[in-house]
Amino acid sequence: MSDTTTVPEPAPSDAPGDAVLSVRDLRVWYGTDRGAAKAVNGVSFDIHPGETLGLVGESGCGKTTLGRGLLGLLPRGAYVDGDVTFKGSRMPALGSKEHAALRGRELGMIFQEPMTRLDPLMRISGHFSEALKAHHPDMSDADIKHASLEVLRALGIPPTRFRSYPHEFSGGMRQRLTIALALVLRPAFIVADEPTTALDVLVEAQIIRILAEIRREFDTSLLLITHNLGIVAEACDRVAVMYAGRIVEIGNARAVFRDPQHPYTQELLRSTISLQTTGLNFIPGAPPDLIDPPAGCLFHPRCPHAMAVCGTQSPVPLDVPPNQRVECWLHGPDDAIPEGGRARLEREELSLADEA
Ligand SMILES: Nc1ncnc2c1ncn2[C@@H]1O[C@H](COP(=O)(O)OP(=O)(O)OP(=O)(O)O)[C@@H](O)[C@H]1O
Ligand code: NI
Repeated sequence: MSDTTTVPEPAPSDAPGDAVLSVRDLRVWYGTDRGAAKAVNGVSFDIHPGETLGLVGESGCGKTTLGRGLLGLLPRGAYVDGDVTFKGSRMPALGSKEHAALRGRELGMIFQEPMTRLDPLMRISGHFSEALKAHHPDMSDADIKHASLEVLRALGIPPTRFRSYPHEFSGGMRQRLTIALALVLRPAFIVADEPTTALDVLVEAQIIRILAEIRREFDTSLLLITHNLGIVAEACDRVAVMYAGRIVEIGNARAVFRDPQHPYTQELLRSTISLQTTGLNFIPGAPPDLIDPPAGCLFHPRCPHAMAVCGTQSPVPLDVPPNQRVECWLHGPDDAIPEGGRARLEREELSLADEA
């Protein structure tokens, strides 16, 4: 296709200089009895100051692993590799002591279940005091109160609630509290992993609005993990679509929704629209085994457009103007596709059906 071009990595717009966080070729593998589960397998992207990047994809594709990996919150024994640049310097090895020191102060996390993050026996004031003192041991009580009330106010929680206990709050208010706790240290980067999944739709909308506002007010960059494409459309500047441990498409959220370039993104959008209209939501076939993934493009066994090359060679990341990046042979590069590679992929579906 003539409107696509090969670009050297990293693309100029992705130069680490502009980004608060640059991730290059990140891998996170889990050891299992059968071998390594490649939950994140060569992921590269940038987040710019104050930007919200949505991260979407089917269950099990590696979203949480990616988010937790960046914060060094992986289970023991996970294998991590790759280069991460944070605020212009190389980030300490993910999961190391130095990295843990950054967490909380410079890196924050908002989880799905706020109650599991709050101590039911501790007043809100105690939570703030603990969070702040962990990084600023000499901070006075007056300063702690001042800093805490400032974020509480920004999140619409009245100062009169400062001495309350977590159970005195509704689910939505509790999630506001955990956001406030993540923000009080003014981190440059926050991962929010399905922050509204446990909430009802109205409260969800409020929280998303709050997230969109606070990143402006606090100049925080946000990686927002969600299954909800509506949330991405409303709250995210860019979106990354993950499939089987890779980002298969990334770009401006509006552009990706209006004109998805990867067949997987197209299927994901189609299945979402179908959920809204028919209540049915699925993409035919199943995601691949992360321990023994298929050769070539990971999506080729499910792809309605698969070509011969897709079954044998991994696609090359390509920039599609104006600002999408996609890993899909349909976009080329032409000179990397072998003779006959564009032929329709012969599949074994029929023989499988015969056996069944
Ligand atoms: N501790 C672990 N040990 C082995 N495999 C794991 C571990 N944690 C996760 N996995 C596997 O890694 C893959 C990615 O999981 P992850 O939770 O990151 O996906 P996800 O995209 O966040 O899914 P969901 O949308 O359901 O939250 C899955 O196949 C999962 O089974
Ligand atoms: Ni997850």
